Amino acid sequence: MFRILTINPGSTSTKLSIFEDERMVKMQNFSHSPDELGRFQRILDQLEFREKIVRQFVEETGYSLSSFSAFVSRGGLLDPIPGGVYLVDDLMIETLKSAKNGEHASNLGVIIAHRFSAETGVPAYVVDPVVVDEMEDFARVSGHPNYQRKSIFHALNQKAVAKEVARMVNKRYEEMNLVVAHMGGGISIAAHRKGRVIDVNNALDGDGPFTPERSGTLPLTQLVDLCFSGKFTYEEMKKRIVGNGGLVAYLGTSDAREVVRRIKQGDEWAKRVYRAMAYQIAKWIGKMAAVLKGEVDFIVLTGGLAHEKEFLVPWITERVSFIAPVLVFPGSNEEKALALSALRVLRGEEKPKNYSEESRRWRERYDSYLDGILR
Ligand SMILES: Nc1ncnc2c1ncn2[C@@H]1O[C@H](COP(=O)(O)OP(=O)(O)O)[C@@H](O)[C@H]1O
Ligand SMILES: CCCC(=O)OP(=O)(O)O
Repeated sequence: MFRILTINPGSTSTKLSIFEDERMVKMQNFSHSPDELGRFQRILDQLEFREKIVRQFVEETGYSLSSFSAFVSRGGLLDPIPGGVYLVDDLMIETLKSAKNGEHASNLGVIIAHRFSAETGVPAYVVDPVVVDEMEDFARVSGHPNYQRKSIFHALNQKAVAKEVARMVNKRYEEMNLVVAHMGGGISIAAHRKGRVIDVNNALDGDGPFTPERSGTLPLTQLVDLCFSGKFTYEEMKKRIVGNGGLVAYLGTSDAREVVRRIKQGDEWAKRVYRAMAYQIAKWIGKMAAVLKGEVDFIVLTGGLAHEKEFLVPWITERVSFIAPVLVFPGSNEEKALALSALRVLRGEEKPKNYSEESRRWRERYDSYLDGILR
């Protein structure tokens, strides 16, 4: 029997689970309020806080870390790579600690898994990190040669849910066209064409709908004016885009359950803001349907916000159901996807990919794209 610990830190939560072979024996979702995380200047500063949660979770089960067969984490802001299972290595940790590609809570999961691995000799893996990039070169073009669109999204859950839909209708993922909207602390809306995510908003930038804690696409000239107003530091401006944007900026909370409570108490402002978020999500689904030339088998709503079926899901559905049938998969399949991926490796059914090799290969292809753009 293989025992696997999955570590999945999100912007507003830390999700942990233990699997014994295919069986989930324990799962817990720790929610973090903006106040709880607000005391940390940088995401990397949350490392000890998040690690303590993981250690306590394991201790409560009575298992020792060395009794595990693998530690597996949703991956962070590594260099872009294709999807798959990767062995955590020193280069990954260097990349994440330097934060050269930016900061996100998922960076911490990899570092924690690596620490546990160093402590016990048990291998650590990363599956479908947020930098999975299968975008068509066409979709990278931003509107100015100095800026390239990037693929940063909830690759793990997007792929896991898309494959689940394919199984449901007895087809292969590689045969289907889907628009998947993962709606959590961040939101990514992707066009899956025949098993590849050919376009997606960058969930960690001013790109996409606003979210519980992110601003999404903002009016650029106003943003530039504010940057040069002298009123805000560089860090404060960045925090307005990711962390303190969206519902947090408008309503002071990233918790949709709290927003729903306020709406039910008659708070018209909360209702208007929440409805605007649904409206923007629907618009992005429409964009991705256009990417797929309208040939969409299903629209899939997933992530923590997909639990909210009283307001959000109906408000989105009423605007997009003319495109394709809408399926709702609340929460995420991430824990299962992490554990089953590690299990395939442990059983020798799949070979883990090498990060240095895959990222170098990706870079070579990207450089030839850049040559074309910047010539
Ligand atoms: N049962 C629920 N009903 C309504 N909203 C929920 C529910 N569970 C989670 N959410 C909302 O989903 C969002 C977090 O989604 P989640 O996918 O867990 O985020 P992340 O992994 O990005 O931290 C929060 O706004 C939270 O309030
Ligand atoms: C970095 C893209 C993934 C993401 O935004 O995750 P959360 O919604 O969990 O913060």
